[in-house]
Amino acid sequence: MNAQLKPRTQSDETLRYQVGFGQEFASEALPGALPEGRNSPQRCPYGLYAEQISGSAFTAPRHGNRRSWMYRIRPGSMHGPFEPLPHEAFHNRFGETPVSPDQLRWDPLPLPAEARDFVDGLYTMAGAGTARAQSGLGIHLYAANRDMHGRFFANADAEMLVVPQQGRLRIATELGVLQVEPQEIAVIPRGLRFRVELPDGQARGYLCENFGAALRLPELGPIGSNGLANPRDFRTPEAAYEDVEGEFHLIQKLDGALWRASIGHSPLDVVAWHGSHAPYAYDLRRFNTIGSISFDHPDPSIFTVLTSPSDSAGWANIDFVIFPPRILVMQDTFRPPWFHRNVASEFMGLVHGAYDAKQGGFVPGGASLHNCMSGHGPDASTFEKASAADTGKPDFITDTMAFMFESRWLLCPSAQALQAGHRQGDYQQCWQGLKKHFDPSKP
Ligand SMILES: O=C(O)Cc1cc(O)ccc1O
Ligand SMILES: [Fe+2]
Repeated sequence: MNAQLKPRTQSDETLRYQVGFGQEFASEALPGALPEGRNSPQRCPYGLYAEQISGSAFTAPRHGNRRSWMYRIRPGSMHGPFEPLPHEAFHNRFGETPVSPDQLRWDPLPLPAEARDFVDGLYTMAGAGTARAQSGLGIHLYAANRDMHGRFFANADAEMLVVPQQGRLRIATELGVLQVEPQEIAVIPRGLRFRVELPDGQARGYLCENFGAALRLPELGPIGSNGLANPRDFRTPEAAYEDVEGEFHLIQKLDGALWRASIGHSPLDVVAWHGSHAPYAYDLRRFNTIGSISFDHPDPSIFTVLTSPSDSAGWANIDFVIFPPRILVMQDTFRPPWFHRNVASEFMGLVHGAYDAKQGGFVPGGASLHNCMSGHGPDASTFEKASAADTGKPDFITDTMAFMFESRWLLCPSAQALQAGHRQGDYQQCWQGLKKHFDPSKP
């Protein structure tokens, strides 16, 4: 075979990416595999099958329209019948009981003692809405210690935002291979088939299932044409396929449950593709953080990386917000997050370092949940320290990466998260030491 015709396979170690966000990508792993001038020729090059995957309504406005054309060895319909695949810890049962207003916090999910791949290792923490209503989100943790062997997964319920906290993930998808490490994220579009491998042998992190409109970059308004997450920093894989036969399983999530079918070949057999319904990775360290250079602490919406809008303007189904390293220069200002009660609900995680509103207790791999109108903010020691700090000098907040899945919807914690051994029963204590400073004689 001539060198130029060397096919790019899934096992190719060199990861190749296209750059940009939400645009029309095009890639072929064999020269000439992408049909020209039409999507569905009578016969496709190399004897491939053409198949379209759509992630938005056909008639969705152009800016939110997502679909891709795949040119593949076998069509996606070739597999056996599905049967239920039980999973004790991963589900979408949200809203079965009233949600308590308590502030909640957890230590990291322990790494598993027994063999668990990415799908086995999923653990539901909280969520809202349903995939049936195409609205809401599921919030999960994962802790895994083996590759998915002969198993492929697709989530028909949701787009998946993966936030690794420990260990890299190699995500081999129908549209090519993505690799992400802690402080990076991966987004896998609804319905796309993939397999997760763990180059470091074990991995832990967070997963947000988005049942609603696909994540997009927030509007920049008066910020202008640059800033926050810049489109050119997003990476989408080049086509890479595998031509492998065997006795495999295709796992599909639909209607909040897992289903399993046998499949006689790898479904990662797409030789060429073009379109906008595609996976992507982003390095959170590339975020161009913008904040106050005068006084006061802006709302955290200034740190939005990606947003899934709901049907009401500005009321997001999900905002994915980060708290990256930054320099605080606001003068005569209480610099950490203020005390607050929000209509939105906030699930936070920590990838790395320490979070500036909490001096202790919120550790990498841990999580907190502050639901609609639950009071929270800096812990007692952070408050005392920041109230006495010299705001004439900048504060260099380094070596940190916290994040928030924020939603307009009330986030219902799962029963297992409420009862978990890694839940911190004493979380509310962090505010009990706040002193009364009020003195009516001292304005
Ligand atoms: O609760 C938090 O720590 C997240 C948060 C940060 C901030 O700077 C302002 C509001 C907010 O909810
Ligand atoms: Fe908050």
